[in-house]
Amino acid sequence: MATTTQTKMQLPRYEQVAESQHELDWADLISLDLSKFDAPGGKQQLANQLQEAVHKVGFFYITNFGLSQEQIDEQFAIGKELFKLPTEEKLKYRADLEHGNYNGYRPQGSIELFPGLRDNVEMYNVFKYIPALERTHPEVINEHREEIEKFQRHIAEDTVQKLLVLIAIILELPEESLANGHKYNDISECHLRYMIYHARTPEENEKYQNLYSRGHTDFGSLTLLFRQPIAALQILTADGSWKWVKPLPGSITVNIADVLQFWTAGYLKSSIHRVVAPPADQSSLDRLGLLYFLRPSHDLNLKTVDSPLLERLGLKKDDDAAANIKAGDWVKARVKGNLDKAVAGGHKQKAVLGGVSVKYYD
Ligand SMILES: O=C(O)CCC(=O)C(=O)O
Ligand SMILES: [Fe+2]
Repeated sequence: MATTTQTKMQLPRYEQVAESQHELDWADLISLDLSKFDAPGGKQQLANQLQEAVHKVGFFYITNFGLSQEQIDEQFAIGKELFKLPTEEKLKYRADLEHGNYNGYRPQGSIELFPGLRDNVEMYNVFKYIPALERTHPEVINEHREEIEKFQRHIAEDTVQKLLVLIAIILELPEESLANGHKYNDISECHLRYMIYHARTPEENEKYQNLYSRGHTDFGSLTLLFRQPIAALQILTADGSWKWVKPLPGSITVNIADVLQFWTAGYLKSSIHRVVAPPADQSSLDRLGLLYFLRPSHDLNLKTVDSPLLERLGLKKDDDAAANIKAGDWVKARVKGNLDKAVAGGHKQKAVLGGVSVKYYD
């Protein structure tokens, strides 16, 4: 009897595109060198450097996070291959979005940006490889499961654990207190996301007012965006202006998301950001993205934590509207809410759960 050996498909090497030559109005963001974390006094020094950024801006860069550009490009190569699959094939893995579940594929056009105008984004979310969250995936994901899991675990068990320790130091909490709510083996909606924004024609861009993805905050604890040389991400700054986020070589862009804002009664800033059409020299390129979304364990609630810093600042409230909301339910409600129809003039505020709302900037 003939035996067949399964050979893994070798993916073409992923080449990152050239950076834009346009001088854009870049946001001024700090960069944390994580190689200092284990040096004597390093954690405290990094926490000092981070404090203002997480309180006032909500976005920052990290460098020396322990993944090589080659490992990152391998993930981009997987994403590129995945989105080449025929739509019918990808739809077999559609996430159950209507029930707030992001595990799997979200097809292009799922989101209405303006009445009658739908988005140009496809995404594929790979949740953690733990039995409760396993689902079927296309062959290209299954074939690279080992690398994907290794990549996820490095982010979850090393990179974000360090960031959560730094944030705990800022809040004057025991160092592991936030990290303990974010363990790889616990049930949560954490995921690695491959994402592609399909380029639009200049005429389409005009019709869409150059918007690829409306202004929003992220739903979980932290978001990590692997370097994306196509400029398109913008953040809303304190003075009300939108600034571009520069793709800094060798970095991950990190932003604070809703749950950390709840836990700190707003001290940590879940910043509004959006994605717009890239500048002229990149506007005809499809924009492939690679992101890690960190969410806390599903059953944790959103109550403000007992932080001496927050006490001193008088931020702890008696009427904590979010105290009875579970983190997992919050995330699910926001995933579902994304499917709401657009309204003329744009959403400004939307109720999510338990009387708590979020702001939108369309
Ligand atoms: O693609 C990006 O640069 C940002 C994407 C984003 O904000 C999101 O998916 O939440
Ligand atoms: Fe986002």
